[in-house]
Amino acid sequence: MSGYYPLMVNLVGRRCVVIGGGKIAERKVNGLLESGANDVLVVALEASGGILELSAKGSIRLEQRAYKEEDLVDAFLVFAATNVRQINQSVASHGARLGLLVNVADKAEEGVFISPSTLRRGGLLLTVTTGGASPALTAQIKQELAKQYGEDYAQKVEMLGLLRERMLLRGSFDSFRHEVLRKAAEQLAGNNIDVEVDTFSPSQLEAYIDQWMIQLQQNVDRRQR
Ligand SMILES: C[C@@]1(CC(=O)O)C2=NC(=C\c3[nH]c(c(CCC(=O)O)c3CC(=O)O)Cc3[nH]c(c(CC(=O)O)c3CCC(=O)O)/C=C3\N/C(=C\2)[C@@H](CCC(=O)O)[C@]3(C)CC(=O)O)/[C@H]1CCC(=O)O
Ligand SMILES: NC(=O)c1ccc[n+]([C@@H]2O[C@H](COP(=O)([O-])OP(=O)(O)OC[C@H]3O[C@@H](n4cnc5c(N)ncnc54)[C@H](O)[C@@H]3O)[C@@H](O)[C@H]2O)c1
Repeated sequence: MSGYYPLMVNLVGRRCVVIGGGKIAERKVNGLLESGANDVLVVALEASGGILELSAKGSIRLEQRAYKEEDLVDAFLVFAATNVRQINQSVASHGARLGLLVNVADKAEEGVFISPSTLRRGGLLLTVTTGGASPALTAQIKQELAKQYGEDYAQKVEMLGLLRERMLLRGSFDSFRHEVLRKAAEQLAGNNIDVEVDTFSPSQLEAYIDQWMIQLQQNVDRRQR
C-alpha cells in the first residue's frame, strides 16, 4: 500500500470528468460540487436520479452514452466510476497517457488519487483516509468527528478568520499576534459561542471582533509583563 500526499485543491474553473452515473459516481459528483467545482462533466450510459436532477438544474453537464477517450480532453480530475472493470481500466490508462489525475473507484492502485471522507464546517474541512485499507472505518471516524466538531465550528472559524485579518491589518509584532491568535483559537475551541453572532449585521460583527481583539490583547499583554 502506498502512502498518500494530502492536498486541498481549488476546482473552480477546472474540468472534472466523471465516467459512470451510478451510486458511486453520484457521491463523487456531490463531493465535487460541495468543493465549488463548476465544470463537471458526467458521461454515463444510465444516470441515477440524483445525477439527472443535477443535470436538469444545470449544476453539471451530462452526456448519456458510452465512454470514449476524447471525454478526457481538457480534464483536470477524472473519476472512473463505472461498474465495468475494463472501462475503468481504460479510463485509468487513457488518463495516465494524458498526465491527468485519475481516481479509480474499484481499483485504487490503478489511479493517482483516492477520495478521503470529508466533513465540512464552513471553512473547516476535516478529511479522513485509511489509504484504501478500510473505507468503512474511514466513514465511522468521520461520524465521530462530526459529533466532536459540531455546526458551531463554521462560525468559530469565520470569527477567527476575521480576527486574524484585523490583526494582520494592524501590523502588530509577529510573536504578539501569534500569541493573541493562539489564545483566541483556544478560547473558541474550549467553549460554545454564547452570543448569536450570526444574527449580527456586518458592522455589529466587526465591532464584536474589535472588542474581542482588545480583550485578548490586554490578556496577552498582562501575561507577557
Ligand atoms: C471515503 C469515501 C469517499 C468517497 O467515496 O467519496 C470512500 N469510500 C467511502 C465509503 C465506502 N466505500 C466502500 C464501503 C463499503 C465498506 C467497505 O468495503 O469497507 C464504504 C462505506 C460506506 O458506504 O459507508 C466500498 C469500497 N470503497 C472502495 C472499494 C474498492 C477498493 O477497495 O478497491 C470498495 C469495495 C467495493 C466492493 O466491494 O464492491 C475504494 C475506495 N473508497 C474510497 C473512499 C477510497 C479510499 C478511502 C479510504 O481512505 O479509506 C477508495 C480506495 C477509492 C476512491 O473511491 O477514491 C466514502 C465514505 C463517505 C463518507 O461517509 O464520508
Ligand atoms: N469507491 C467506493 O467507495 C466504492 C464503493 C462501492 C463500490 N465501488 C465500485 O464502484 C463502481 C461503481 O459502483 P456503483 O454502485 O456506482 O455502480 P452502478 O451499477 O450503480 O453504476 C454503474 C454506472 O456505470 C455506467 N456505465 C457502465 N458502462 C459504461 C460505459 N461504457 N460508459 C459510461 N458509463 C458506463 C452505468 O450506466 C452506471 O451509470 C463499481 O465497480 C463498484 O464495485 C466503489
